[in-house]
Amino acid sequence: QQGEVSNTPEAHDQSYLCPVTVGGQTLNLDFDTGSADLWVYSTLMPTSEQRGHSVYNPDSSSSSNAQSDNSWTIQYSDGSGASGTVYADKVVVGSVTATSQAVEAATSVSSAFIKETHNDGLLGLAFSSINTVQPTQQTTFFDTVKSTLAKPLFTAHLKKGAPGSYDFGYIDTSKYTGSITYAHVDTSNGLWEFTASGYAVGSGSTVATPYDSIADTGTSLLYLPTEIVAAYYGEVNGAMYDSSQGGYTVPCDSNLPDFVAIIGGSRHTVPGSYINYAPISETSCFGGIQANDGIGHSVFGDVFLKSQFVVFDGSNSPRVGFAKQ
Ligand SMILES: CCOC(=O)c1ccc(CN)cc1
Repeated sequence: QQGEVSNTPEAHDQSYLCPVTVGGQTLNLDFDTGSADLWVYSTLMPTSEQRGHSVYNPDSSSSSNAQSDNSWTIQYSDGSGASGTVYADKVVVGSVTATSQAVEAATSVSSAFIKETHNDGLLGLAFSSINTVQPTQQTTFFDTVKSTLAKPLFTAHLKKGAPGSYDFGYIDTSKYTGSITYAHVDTSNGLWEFTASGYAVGSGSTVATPYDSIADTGTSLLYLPTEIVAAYYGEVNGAMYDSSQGGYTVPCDSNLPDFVAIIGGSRHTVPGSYINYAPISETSCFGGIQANDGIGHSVFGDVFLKSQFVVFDGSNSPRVGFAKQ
């Protein structure tokens, strides 16, 4: 099988949500290549926490089977988290069906999620080795269906301020220009982890320097080594590190330079306008590039990914591919 599902950006392209049917019930989920749990808001949560969300009711699904011995708890790098119990149920993404997918029904969700009222949960697309279900670890939707796909891959086509798509099982050549360049993926941390080989700021010269990175659709910004971030904002008049905001800010009327990442031996350019992320005040805007301090690797999140067509190749030699949209 193969199929396409639309994604729709939240405000500031902070996240991209896709309609998914779980046990015949449609929820809007954040497809996250940085984690490996499919979890959903559910009727098992306090009613007050369900308010404003679509929720999964396992009791009203004719195909749910409780995995009563299993439970899950997840913490994300931004401090948010959730926990709950597990069912097996039918999950449909576009036209791709997992007949018995582990659906992690939340009993508790952190406050940061609750206020994202369009976000009804996450669909993890990292490697199943980091799925949090215990005592019996479960597979991601992609791993569950992979063997039934025409090709063992999915693609991400995220756009700036407009709906895009995720495709499972095929590469739609109408969604990119030029060629796709690939980088080898190291799966030892369960992530789509690769090494970028350099960068350039605007029309500046290319700097050859390797930096360990992940492709993460579930992270909003582009997190890079501190020296690269300093080199970037050093080219922006009025840019500053504002500890009260927890990162670099720029004047909202800045004409920001492009950022070029060298991956797979090719140049991949983020337009400068994408790096003016969101207003903080009348004149100050939060930068879309921030330092990766404390994360342990660089994170190519949506600020970068929405400039690219991205192939997540889950073959026996996993790799990530990037092409210009
Ligand atoms: C603001 C509430 O948090 C999220 O929406 C969220 C948190 C973590 C992840 C996983 N990268 C995705 C969305």
